[in-house]
Amino acid sequence: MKKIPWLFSTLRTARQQSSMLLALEALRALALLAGAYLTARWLDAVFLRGAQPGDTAPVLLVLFFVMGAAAGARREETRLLARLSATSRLRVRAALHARLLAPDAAAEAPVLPLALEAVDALDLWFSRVMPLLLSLICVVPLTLAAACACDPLTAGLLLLTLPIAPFLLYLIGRVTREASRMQWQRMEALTEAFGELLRALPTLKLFGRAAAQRAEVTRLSDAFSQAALRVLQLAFVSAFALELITTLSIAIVAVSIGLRLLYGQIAFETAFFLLLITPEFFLPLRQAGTAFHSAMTAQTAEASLRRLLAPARTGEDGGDILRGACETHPAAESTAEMRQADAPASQGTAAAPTVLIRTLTYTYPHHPLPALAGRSLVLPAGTMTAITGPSGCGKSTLLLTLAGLCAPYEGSITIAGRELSSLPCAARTHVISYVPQEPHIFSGTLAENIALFAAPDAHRLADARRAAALDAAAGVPWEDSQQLGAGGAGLSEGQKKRLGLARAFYQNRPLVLLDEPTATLDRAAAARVRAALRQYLAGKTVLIATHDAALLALADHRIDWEVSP
Ligand SMILES: Nc1ncnc2c1ncn2[C@@H]1O[C@H](COP(=O)(O)OP(=O)(O)OP(=O)(O)O)[C@@H](O)[C@H]1O
Repeated sequence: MKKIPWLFSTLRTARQQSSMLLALEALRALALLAGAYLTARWLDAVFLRGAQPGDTAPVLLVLFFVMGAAAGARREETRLLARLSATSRLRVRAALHARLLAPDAAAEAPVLPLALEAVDALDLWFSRVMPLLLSLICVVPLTLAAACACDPLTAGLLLLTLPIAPFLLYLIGRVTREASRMQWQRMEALTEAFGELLRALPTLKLFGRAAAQRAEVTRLSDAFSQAALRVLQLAFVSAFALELITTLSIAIVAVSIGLRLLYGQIAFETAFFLLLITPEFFLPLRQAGTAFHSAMTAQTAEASLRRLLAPARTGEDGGDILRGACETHPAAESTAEMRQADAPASQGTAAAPTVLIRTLTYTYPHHPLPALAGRSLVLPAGTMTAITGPSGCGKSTLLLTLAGLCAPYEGSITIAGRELSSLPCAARTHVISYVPQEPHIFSGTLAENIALFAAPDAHRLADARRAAALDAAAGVPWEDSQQLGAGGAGLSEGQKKRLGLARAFYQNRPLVLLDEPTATLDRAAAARVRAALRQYLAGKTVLIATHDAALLALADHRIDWEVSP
């Protein structure tokens, strides 16, 4: 995204609609002027010249059409602006979506609510700021020109009072910008803290620290309320000041016209016409206060979006909001699992790759010691390798790195001769299936959870369920349409684990990474899963992190790791 306001970049790309908007506003301005002229003329004819109602009927009819044209133009403008707003916000949402699915964006899911809020704030450009800009471009100069043609003195007064409002706005803007920035900053802090609290709640409960976190969220919430209140106060004061200034300006013009009318220096028809168009001239200036605050909010929201869309690892533009791209937590894995759904299963028939891992080193952010320190190993094509070792030696980290969820790392990983980091996200998801220790379960049906919301294939689904011991024979009598709760509510640990495996069987990819696939399973289910792994993953390159002796015995290769030095 370039750093010009969203509104202008949208208008630049949608030239046709922009020209249409200008034309409609010019039509509306002309209709307003014509309406004022006809009204003044009609009043003059009826009250001063004593015309019969029948004589003035044509004027009234034209007036009716002219006012209809003005209203129609306004309605069409609103419709066009709403369409432009929707299209541009859709584009931002698509960009955000792509950003959240990017390989280094795994930890950004918690800022999603903020992103949604910020995207909606962009609508202010179109609903508040743009109508004002259009009026400033068309209504103000045309009204001024009409006033100049009728009465140069009134035009002079209008011109004289015109700069007061922008000057006032400039003064207000200096204070408001900071307040608006503060409001968004506090909202970001609150959203992040709230997300963090939700993720950490089980741990906090276990350690009796939930109350302390609640106090912190309350503090942040209060800070946000105060910042929001400050912005509202400023908006109120500036709107009041602008109302006052414009009302005084209208009064000055009206008094000058009234006095001259009294002394017969101006015709009634002209005087009334000028009185009708003067409020139209000042209307955009009166609305400028609200529009100005909307522009500030939209601009600050834009800054937040720019930061969200900036590459996380560069830390560019406030990388503090985007947490380390390498941190892993369930949201990261669920994003990765969703990504896997994008690739068609037919890709699974691709040749199993050889994987070469050389001097792989990875350190978690804010962690003093590397989780992987110079590890090297080979996964020969089409074979099953099982890796074991004491807890904390880095097995899960190795799988996460291979799945592309831990980056950047030192050393190299090549899959079928290509460096992992050079593989585009889409190519990776065609090749790799990854089942974490705790697969993320989405709120949806069993079929949706296995096929990860891709259109499910009934045969493959039945095979995957059977292989993962998720069928009636294994005591799971559910239909594919069985509804599952978010996070796996209502499922046992073993069932969640088997659902994760069913995904890998369903995906049928050539490189399969499994983290403790038989842990938490009872003996019978573990035996079924072991047999299925041999049967369904035959010919694929498989890496399994496990402590299960029977599974280790089943593998073609076994690697024993010690804790990283
Ligand atoms: N998200 C994380 N943030 C910081 N450090 C982490 C994180 N995950 C793991 N670690 C650290 O990295 C090291 C390796 O952890 P890892 O989970 O890879 O070990 P493991 O061999 O899979 O253990 P287990 O057998 O218990 O699953 C450990 O010292 C652990 O404390």
